[in-house]
Amino acid sequence: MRIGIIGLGSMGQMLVKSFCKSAVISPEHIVVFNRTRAKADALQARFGVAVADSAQAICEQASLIFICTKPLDILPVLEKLTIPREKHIVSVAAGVSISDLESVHAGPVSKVIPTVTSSELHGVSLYTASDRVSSEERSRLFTLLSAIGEVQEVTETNIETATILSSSAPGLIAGILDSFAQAAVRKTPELDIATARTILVETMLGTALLLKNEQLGFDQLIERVATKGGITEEGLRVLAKTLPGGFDELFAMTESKHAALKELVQKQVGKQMDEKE
Ligand SMILES: NC(=O)C1=CN([C@@H]2O[C@H](COP(=O)(O)OP(=O)(O)OC[C@H]3O[C@@H](n4cnc5c(N)ncnc54)[C@H](O)[C@@H]3O)[C@@H](O)[C@H]2O)C=CC1
Ligand SMILES: O=C(O)[C@@H]1CCC=N1
Repeated sequence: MRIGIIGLGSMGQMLVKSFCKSAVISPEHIVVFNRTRAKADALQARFGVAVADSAQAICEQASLIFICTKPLDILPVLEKLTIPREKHIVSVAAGVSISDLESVHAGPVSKVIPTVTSSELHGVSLYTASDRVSSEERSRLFTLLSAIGEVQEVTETNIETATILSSSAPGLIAGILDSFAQAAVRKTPELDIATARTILVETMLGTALLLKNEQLGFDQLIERVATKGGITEEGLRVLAKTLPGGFDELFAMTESKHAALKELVQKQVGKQMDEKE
């Protein structure tokens, strides 16, 4: 089987690197295309993947095709291609639904929301399939995705909230850590930002491993750390006052952004229907 990747930005490059790193597929079975060719050539030089001259060439050379452009470029790119019916198209875009994809390809389509952390072979790829995907096609896709992290199947109703937890979260967590480190340095300037970063990154890693390997609930870990009447308890009290409202606002705002994006994608679908008539 040959897989194709169209669009080599953050996500397209991550998929190439992660598939190669995990050795789930050999690089010569990966064919890539990007609007700016230099990105494709760089991946070829580093990993030995094949480079196609056009997105159309990808459709001819690969049976499973990841489309990794920005959400508003997904349908316009697919629409211009002649895609053989048997090809399995996988979109990684937020805001583009299974039915949107079905409007531009008559064959199997899937929606996957990957995550940057898969380049470390950890993290969660979210997956939603259309009824057109056979169990064999689904299993081929799962083999690839499970090699670069966990796969979580979710409904389209749940995918937006889950996206925040899986794919936005690495960026959001980095934002939280940055704020945490900066507050530490504001409080104690002698503790420089680089030292604060090192402490936090190692602590995050250890925390994730403890939660995962010992199957601890968040409350159980909190209990282990927060000595009764001790220091951590005070910190947790502050977080309980400030964080819930902040996270509620975060989900409300990201939901609005998803809604605005879906509206723009729907306009593209409508335009394409009008042009067909
Ligand atoms: N960045 C992330 O962590 C995540 C992104 N996504 C989704 O992945 C998609 C891509 O996001 P990023 O990689 O962050 O964006 P990006 O802007 O880094 O990459 C987009 C790439 O597509 C290429 N491109 C644009 N038009 C093209 C065309 N006609 N033919 C071939 N290549 C073309 C661009 O040259 C660029 O390399 C988005 O739809 C986003 O919703 C999903 C989960 C996580
Ligand atoms: O921020 C974004 O729009 C993309 C989708 C999820 C993570 N990154």
